Amino acid sequence: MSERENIVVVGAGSFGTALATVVALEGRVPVTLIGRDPSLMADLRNDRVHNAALPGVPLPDNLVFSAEPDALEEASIVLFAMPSQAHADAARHYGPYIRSETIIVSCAKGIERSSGRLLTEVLGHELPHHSAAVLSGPGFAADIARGLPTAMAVAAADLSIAERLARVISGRTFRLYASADPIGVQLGGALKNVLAIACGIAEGAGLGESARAALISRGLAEMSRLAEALGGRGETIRGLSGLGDLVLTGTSHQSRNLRFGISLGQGHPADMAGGALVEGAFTAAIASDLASRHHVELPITDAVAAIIEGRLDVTTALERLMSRPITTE
Ligand SMILES: NC(=O)C1=CN([C@@H]2O[C@H](COP(=O)(O)OP(=O)(O)OC[C@H]3O[C@@H](n4cnc5c(N)ncnc54)[C@H](OP(=O)(O)O)[C@@H]3O)[C@@H](O)[C@H]2O)C=CC1
Ligand SMILES: O=C(CO)COP(=O)(O)O
Repeated sequence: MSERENIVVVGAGSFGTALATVVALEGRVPVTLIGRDPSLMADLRNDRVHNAALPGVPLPDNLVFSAEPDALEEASIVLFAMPSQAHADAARHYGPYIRSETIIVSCAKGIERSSGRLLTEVLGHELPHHSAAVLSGPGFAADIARGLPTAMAVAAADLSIAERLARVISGRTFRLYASADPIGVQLGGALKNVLAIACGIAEGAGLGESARAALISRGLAEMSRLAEALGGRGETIRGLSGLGDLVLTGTSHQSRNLRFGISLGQGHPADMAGGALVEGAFTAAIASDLASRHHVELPITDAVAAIIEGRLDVTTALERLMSRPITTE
């Protein structure tokens, strides 16, 4: 590994803090975590725990905290760990501090809802002189930060960039697999959130575990269809950032998307404001829209979007899904 690697993580929420922590624990590469709130960053520096994002997880002594963007000037790799819908603003705000040879990695799982752009497209548009990559796959921030074994994918159009990122960021407990399919990896991460909401709806409505297995399998088919229509690979969707993450978040109550779905399935209206970040609530409608633009059928995703928007109730959604024409698998 080059002596000059230097990682800056932007976004001091759960995932940003976990990524910064797991890399710092390896001790091979200097790591700085940048957050927007100076008083939070001062507390993290002093207390070495982030009670809001990762309660009870000690933060390593060699992890540097800052509210100033200047640290970006030293970075060889920048990890963007903020919500998908904040990527364009963050790129405009932090971009001027980032050297052109620095790789920018989106660690978010979503699609820009105002435009339908994938996050590497957003970064490519805002920061055209940088290589953009994406990190996605099954891993809860708390598990990663606690050093529980986790595997994810990192993708860039240039495989050698993805391989470099995998080598620099991976460690004893956090293992990255390199991919040259950033479209597939991003869509796997974004779409599985919508399907995790579907699994939650089924759970909340008491539809049973067989229904969940059906949603996971047919959801995987939806993810593959849209990924292929947008230029990604079906085999990517059957990997970590697709099947792997759908199994994790479609079955674990640690998932915010699953919990949001449970609440919908219990009959509560969608609460999009405040509270925990539920990326799939923003992705559902734009994924449904992208699918119709590309003449791809996503019946489960369409139903989730309609339930979130209050256009469809769970009983009618289920009737519609079950009465679709009988077809081959
Ligand atoms: N949590 C997890 O287990 C995992 C999350 N992810 C993905 O990571 C992304 C972030 O999720 P997560 O960390 O959980 O969310 P959190 O809500 O915990 O944190 C989001 C962070 O982003 C910051 N932020 C918001 N807008 C901006 C901006 N314009 N510029 C800089 N920072 C900004 C927030 O800062 P402030 O507090 O100042 O608003 C906050 O610190 C999501 O796309 C999620 O799907 C991926 C894998 C695992
Ligand atoms: O993506 C995640 C784990 O891989 C986190 O899932 P939630 O955003 O649903 O909590």
